[in-house]
Parts: sequence; C-alpha cells; structure tokens
Amino acid sequence: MSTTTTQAPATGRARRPAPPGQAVDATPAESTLTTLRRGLALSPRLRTGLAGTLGLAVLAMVGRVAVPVAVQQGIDRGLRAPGGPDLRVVAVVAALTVAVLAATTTCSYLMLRRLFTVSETALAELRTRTFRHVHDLSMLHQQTQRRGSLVSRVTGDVDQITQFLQWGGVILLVSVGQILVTTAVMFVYSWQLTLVVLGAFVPAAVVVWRFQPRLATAYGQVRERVGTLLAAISESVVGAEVIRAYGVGERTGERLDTAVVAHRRSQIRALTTSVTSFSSGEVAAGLATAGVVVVGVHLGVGGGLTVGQLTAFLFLVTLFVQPVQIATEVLNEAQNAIAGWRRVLDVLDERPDVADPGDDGVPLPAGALSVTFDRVHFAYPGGPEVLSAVDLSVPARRTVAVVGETGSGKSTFAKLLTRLMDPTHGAVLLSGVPLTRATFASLRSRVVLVPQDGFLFDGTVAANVRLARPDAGDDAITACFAELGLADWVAGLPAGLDTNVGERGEALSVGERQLVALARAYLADPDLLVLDEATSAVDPATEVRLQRTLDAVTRGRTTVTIAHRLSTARAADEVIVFDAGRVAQRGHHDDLVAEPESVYGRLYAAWLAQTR
Ligand SMILES: Nc1ncnc2c1ncn2[C@@H]1O[C@H](COP(=O)(O)OP(=O)(O)OP(=O)(O)O)[C@@H](O)[C@H]1O
Repeated sequence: MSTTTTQAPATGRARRPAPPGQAVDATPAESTLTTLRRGLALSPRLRTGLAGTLGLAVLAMVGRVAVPVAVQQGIDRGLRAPGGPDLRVVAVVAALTVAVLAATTTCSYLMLRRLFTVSETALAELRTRTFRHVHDLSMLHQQTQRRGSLVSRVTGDVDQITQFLQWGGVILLVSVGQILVTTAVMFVYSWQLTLVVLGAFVPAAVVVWRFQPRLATAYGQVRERVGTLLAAISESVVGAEVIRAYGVGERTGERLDTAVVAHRRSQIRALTTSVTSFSSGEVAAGLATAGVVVVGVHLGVGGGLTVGQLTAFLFLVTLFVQPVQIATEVLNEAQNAIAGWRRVLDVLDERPDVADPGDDGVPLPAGALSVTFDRVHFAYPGGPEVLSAVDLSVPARRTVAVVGETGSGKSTFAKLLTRLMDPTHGAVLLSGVPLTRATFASLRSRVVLVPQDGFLFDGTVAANVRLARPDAGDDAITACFAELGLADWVAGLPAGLDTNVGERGEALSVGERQLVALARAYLADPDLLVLDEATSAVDPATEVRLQRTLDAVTRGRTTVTIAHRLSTARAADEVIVFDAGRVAQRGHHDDLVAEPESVYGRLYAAWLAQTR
C-alpha cells in the first residue's frame, strides 16, 4: 500500500503542483498577468472595494485639473473679458477652485486610507498563510540550504508586494486617474492637440510593453538571488561557532561575497533594463510638449484656440506627461513585486509532505498505543532507500530501545513513527490505525517526540513546559517537576520556574535542556513517547538525574527510545537493532549479547570498551 500524500495544491488552481521534495527555486516562466490573476485569486481581499478606491482616485484627480481650468476661465472670462477685466469673475473662479480642492483632498485621504487598510490586511494574511505552509512542508523541504530561500519568501518577497501595493499601487492609481481626467479635459479644449499628445506616446508605449518580459526575467533573478544571499547569511550566523572553531571564516566569507556579487549584478541588470524603458517616456514627454507648442500656435493663429485655452493646455500637457512617466517607472517596479509574488505563490503550490486527513480522518483509540510497521520502505527525495522492508510490531506499554550504527536509519524510523514523514511504500499503524488516517489533532496530542537537542524557545522554564498543555498553571508545572524528582533542581535555578532559558535554551546546559524537554513531554501525558537520546556527554550527576527522570516519564506508556547509551538498551523490555536500513535483530539485551559476532554483540563490545 502506498501512503504517499496526494493533497490538492494550496491555491486550488489548475497548474500542476511540484511533487514533495522538488526544489521550489525552479520558478517556471509565467506571464505577469497570470501571476496577478493567481495572486488576486489567493488574496481576494485585495479586490475589496477596488471600484470605490478607483472612483476616489479619479475624484482626487479632478482637483489637479481644476487649476488649469480655473486659469483658463480666469484669463478668458475675467482678465480678458470682452468688456474689460472683471475681477468678480476671477474671485468666483478662485473660490470655486478652493472648494473643489478641499473636496478632492478629502477624496485623496479616503482613497489612501482604504488602500493601506486593504493591502496591509490582505498581505498580513498572505504572510501568515505562507509561513504556516512553509511550516507544513517541514522535514523534507526545510533542508538547510533552502531555509534562507524559504525565509526570503515570507519576509522579503511579501515585503516587496506590500511596498508595491502601498506606494506603487497608490501612485499607479493616482496616475491612471490623472491621465483619464486630464485626457478628457484636453479633449474638451482641443481634440487636435490631444491627438498630438497621445500620438507622441505611442512609440513609448510600444517600448514599455516590449520591455516587460525582459524586466520580468531580470527581477525574477533578483528575487532568487535575495533568497541565495539570505541562505548564505543564515548559514554563517547559525554555524558561527563551527566557523570560528575551524578557522574557516574566509571560505564562508567567500560564499557570502559570491552571493552579494551575484545579487548586485542581477540588481544592476534589472535597473539598467528599467532605465531604458523609462527613458522612452522622457523622449515622448519632450515630443508631446514640442508638438503642442507648434500645433497649438498654428491653431491659435487660425483663431481655433484662445490664449487662455493654449495656456491651460500646456498646463494639462504637464499634468498628463508627469503621471505617464511615473506610471512607466511604477510598472518597472511592479515587475520586482510580481517576481516576489510568483515565488510566494510557488511555495504555496507545493504539496505538504504530510497532510492532515481532516474530516476523513479518525482519532487514535484511547489508551496506550501499539506500533506496527507493515513492510515499510523509505527513501529521501532523489536519494537511495534508507529503510527497506521494515516489518515489526511493538505491543502497548512496552519499552523498546532502537540501536544501530550511525546512519543505519534510527532517526528516519522515529520520524516515520511520529508521522513527520510518510513511507515511500508500506504503512505505519498505531493500535491498528494507519497514521495517514489518524487526525493531526489526535496524533499530535497522543504521540510525542523528544528530539535529541530538546529544543527550547526563548522564554522561561515554565513557558517551555507549558507548550505541552497551554492551560497548565504554575502549580501543575511545579507538581510535574516534583513527580519527576526534579523539584530540587528547579529550586536551584536562579529564578526557579521563571528562569529565562535564552534563545534555543542556550542559557541552560545540554543535560538541563533535556530535563526541561522531558518535563514538557511528561506534562503532555502521551500514549506513545518517542525519545531520541542525547549523544552529548553530560556530567555523571546529570546523567543519573536524567535516567531517573526518564524512568518516571516512560512509566505506564509505550516508549520507543533511539538509544545511544547501551545502558538504556539494557534496561528496555526489548531491543531492535537496525543495520543499513533493515531490522537485523530484535530481542532482550541479555539474549542479544549472547551472540558476540552479531551486530548488537559488536556494538555492545565497542560501547563497553569506550565506557571503561
Ligand atoms: N534529510 C535527509 N536527506 C537525505 N538523506 C538523509 C536525510 N536524513 C538522513 N539521511 C540519510 O538517511 C540515512 C539514515 O539516516 P538516519 O538519520 O536515519 O540514521 P541514524 O541511524 O539515526 O544515524 P545517527 O545515529 O547518526 O543519528 C543516512 O544514510 C543519511 O545520510
């Protein structure tokens, strides 16, 4: 039976999702419009009240056009009135202009407020959704070299969309409004001059249009390089200790330098392309103004245009040219945002490695859980098989130790057992329920994995333990430490339960971190506990304390321990020995050591020699 997950793509659109484990950096070529359509479909809130916002943008623009119209009316009907200058008309025109400007300023304020609120809300949702999805992709997708790339999608790429929608989007809306209103007023004054202006911009429009695909490619590369740069930075920060210890700062620095240079080059390439496209707008602006002066004077001489109308038209040309140039620039910036959007959408399209069966799922049966591996095979994406035909069962309440040489498949076994990954073939069952059918809510509350490094979050000891049961009060947490025989250890901490453990728990020793992680598992009260024993040496006192705590935590529940210390294997009800991805032996420690030539016999002899 194949248990490979087949969940529909997150965006629910027709494009074929990438299979689990496939690189998300392989951004397929896709047109700007397709990306926009996909993006808007995924964030429908962005379209909320768009017509109203556009309406407000157009109204806001009326204010700007009011000035040239007022100048024309002031000159033709006031200063150059047929019966001599009429200052009353000038005063009325001025008062009306002030009123129109006040009304349009209000429209402009309302438009900006709507735009900011809608875009911030929609993009906050997109960021949260992307983050959750990246989290769901866990195990197979979040491999070190790609973490920077994934992080850049949730941060930089979403920021790029936000910046564009808020500033570029506003400017684009305002510009489009200004172009529309100005064109209409220009037509009223002179359709011939309006055609001259529009004609001057036709070649520029063609250039901008033709440059869009090139810009899309150039900015696509920029966004990808930002991801590579973040990956290089995150690796050098996370691995700072090793880098210093081995004096390999220069080599790591070189990787960073290469990423910085590649980013700079792609950015320059994108900007050069955008400047070429932008310059065509400059040329068109010059042509339009010159054309209006020449044709306007010609029309004026023929009596087809008054001085006031020509003056107003020249104002209007400026009002038309300015937003056209700005819109060209914004369109270029839009390509950067669209490239970011495409990367965010691509990540959302990736199928999670494992998916919650949701309403089709069933809760795990009550009580301690039994474990069955039914001919389980597993291979990491693109790699060889690391677990082959694993067939085993562990009765409920049994304590089992899993041992084997490094790389024999023990951690892979633990990840399959806790459904951090699904087998390539075969099935894992808990009390007869295939894990692929167990609801996440039931699985995550009944099965707990304590990883080797006992990861702690920045916060107090109590807050870290409380992660297992958010409603647990300090009394319950104190009682939990007491039941584990750790009351005196907690009392010895600088601020007891309120002691801060620091980032990743680094203010505590490795052994102490394990104690907190075990208390967390104990409070969760799981029915199946999977422990990855710490390999790092802890001092003898902590080791004794850890062992006592472990005994208390595992009592009465099914426990599978990835055992690095064979003292743990010796104390287990049964030992399962892995060798090159297969179960080589299983039985009680005493029976297994009776065969000194077996895998376990050799492991035990090596361990004894090392501990002596
Ligand atoms: N994320 C991964 N991608 C590709 N291959 C992996 C990955 N994780 C582990 N492997 C490979 O799978 C095999 C089994 O690894 P696993 O971590 O299960 O071994 P292990 O017995 O737990 O080793 P150790 O005792 O050192 O922790 C190894 O050959 C390892 O290289």
